Amino acid sequence: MVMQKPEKIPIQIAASMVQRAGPRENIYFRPEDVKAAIVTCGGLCPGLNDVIRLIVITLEIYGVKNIVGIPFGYRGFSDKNLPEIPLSRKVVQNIHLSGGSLLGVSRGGPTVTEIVDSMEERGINMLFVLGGNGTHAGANAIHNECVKRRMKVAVVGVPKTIDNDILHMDKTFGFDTAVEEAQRAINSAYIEAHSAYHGIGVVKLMGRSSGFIAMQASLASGQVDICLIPETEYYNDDPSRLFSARFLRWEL
Ligand SMILES: Nc1ncnc2c1ncn2[C@@H]1O[C@H](COP(=O)(O)OP(=O)(O)O)[C@@H](O)[C@H]1O
Ligand SMILES: O=P(O)(O)OC[C@H]1O[C@](O)(COP(=O)(O)O)[C@@H](O)[C@@H]1O
Repeated sequence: MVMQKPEKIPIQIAASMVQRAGPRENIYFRPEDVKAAIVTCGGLCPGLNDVIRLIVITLEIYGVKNIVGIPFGYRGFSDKNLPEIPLSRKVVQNIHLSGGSLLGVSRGGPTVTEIVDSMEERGINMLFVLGGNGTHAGANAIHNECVKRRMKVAVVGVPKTIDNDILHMDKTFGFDTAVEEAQRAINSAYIEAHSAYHGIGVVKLMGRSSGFIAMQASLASGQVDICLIPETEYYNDDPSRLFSARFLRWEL
């Protein structure tokens, strides 16, 4: 998806300003002039290698030949011991079969000025940034710095959040895997609780401000009595309701 305006605007209006990503009739860059770079920042998320693979394959379909990976997040722009990784269909062909990120990830790293200096030096004019909030704040700052220097650079942000909590996105990558894996934990806790006398299983899942993983994993497992999500203030409401619901159902 491509957001046209970042301002805080009502959801209905914002929705009409979002365009579905996909092929366009006209492209801005001549593929032979492109040097594309991919960087993965922040923590890991299932699916990073799938995304890297598809970016490389799609760029090649467009005729782009000069594609590189920046190792270990933004850090790879400044650390002389981390050379860029040449990428091609041959290199990425099977990477989606392994976890992690082919390029490695990291937090911290150089300043925006140093990153853009390095991009200029390397001749990068298309940057794909895979990461979360911090990474995108960085991508926005990189874009602003490129504009300031009148560099013709496209900075593309690919949101990486396992929590699936981004407005207007159909689904963020990694979410399905998280739901699937969460069910294993739920099933194990269920077996343990079910086998114990008056047993109760408690499973804490990811998503400190977003309950999509907890909710979908609970529904899919079919074994959860109560699912607490951060969107609902269950404790502030009435604690006794939570426990009475549990006790009523099981008649303990
Ligand atoms: N406000 C910011 N401006 C520029 N770069 C930032 C900013 N916040 C974070 N970054 C950079 O983005 C990278 C990843 O950020 P981090 O917050 O660790 O992970 P995430 O992207 O998952 O939120 C770090 O290398 C950090 O230097
Ligand atoms: O390890 P911590 O600090 O508890 O953070 C875990 C949380 O970070 C996340 O991965 C991302 O959360 P945010 O988007 O709020 O940063 C959540 O899914 C998870 O609950």
